[in-house]
Amino acid sequence: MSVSIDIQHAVKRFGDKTIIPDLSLHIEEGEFFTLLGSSGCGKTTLLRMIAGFNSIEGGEFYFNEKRINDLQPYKRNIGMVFQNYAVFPHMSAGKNVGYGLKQRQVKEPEFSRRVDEILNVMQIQELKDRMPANMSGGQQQRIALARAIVIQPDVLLMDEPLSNLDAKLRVEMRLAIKRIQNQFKITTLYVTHDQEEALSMSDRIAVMNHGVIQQIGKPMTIYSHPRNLFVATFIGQSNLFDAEVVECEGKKALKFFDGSLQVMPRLQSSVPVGTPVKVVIRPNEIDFADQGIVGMIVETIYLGAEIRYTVNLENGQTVEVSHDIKRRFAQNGEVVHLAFDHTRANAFDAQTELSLMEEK
Ligand SMILES: Nc1ncnc2c1ncn2[C@@H]1O[C@H](COP(=O)(O)OP(=O)(O)OP(=O)(O)O)[C@@H](O)[C@H]1O
Repeated sequence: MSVSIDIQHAVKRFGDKTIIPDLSLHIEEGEFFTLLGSSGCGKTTLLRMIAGFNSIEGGEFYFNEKRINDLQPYKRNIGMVFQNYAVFPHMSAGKNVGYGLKQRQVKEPEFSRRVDEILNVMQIQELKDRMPANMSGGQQQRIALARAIVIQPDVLLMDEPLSNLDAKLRVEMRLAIKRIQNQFKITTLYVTHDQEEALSMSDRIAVMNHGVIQQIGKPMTIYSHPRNLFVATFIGQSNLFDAEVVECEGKKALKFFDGSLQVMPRLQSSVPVGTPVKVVIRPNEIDFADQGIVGMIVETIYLGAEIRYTVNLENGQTVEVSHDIKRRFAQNGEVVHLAFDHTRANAFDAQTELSLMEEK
């Protein structure tokens, strides 16, 4: 049975170092929830607190209404999958998968039925009698996942499970994990520093920095409506511009270093004229137009479906632009005007770094 996870004001210290100062979050029953952040931001630390492998210096942890702060790890009914597979090398795949069932004293024929079922679901039936040494990384990770799920855990915790796999396998395994999670609807907390993984798999994502959650939201919200500059620049590739809020024919607009203007209909109406802002624009949200910031194309890279341009501006800044291959092909040395898709660009207060855009 799946449970909801509720964390209220969690604190984690190692010695006199505070890793997590005050963290709260709620994960719905059956949800695929991802902690996304760069190395060292405290993702694993939080995961281990939930699993019961780390002490808790403050705050309350609940599975449904049950407080788990002082519950022994083995009583939390958690399935775990780590980066380094952690399958037992001296056991066949089938024995590995059945390990948790044996510990729980599940007897035949139930035992074999459940092992076979999960091997089937994971599409690894043919590996049942094979030893881990004779399996690829991807196969070992499937075994690890099957072993975690077969016990019907209340919560599945995964810590960078795909980091050791090559790029192609990583994408395949994303789909496999997502499919299994969907099928069993196990409440899942997934830890990764890989934003593409997070965006493609999660129901919701929490972006973390220095032990503090910066934003929690659906992948699309996090990507399109970042609530602060950190999230905007951490997720996806972005260009950053300094600008100032001005009024232009009764509408809010941004004025850039060269005096060029860009109307911004989504800018909050309460933002005062003269406010210095940072504007974040993704490479695919910049057009070559008749007006806008002037620059010169210094590099073009052909990537099959898209072309990437590097454009140098008069102030020395470099801008990355990416266009669909179907568009007009611009050449190195060409002088272009950059216009932004104002429905997608995001502006942030230069001081507080908080978003100045209207909510969707
Ligand atoms: N047992 C420990 N004792 C002291 N400091 C620790 C301990 N475990 C983790 N830390 C520190 O806590 C911080 C957060 O580490 P954590 O492993 O949670 O980060 P992370 O976001 O999961 O990054 P990574 O992906 O690199 O594991 C780091 O500064 C780390 O050095």
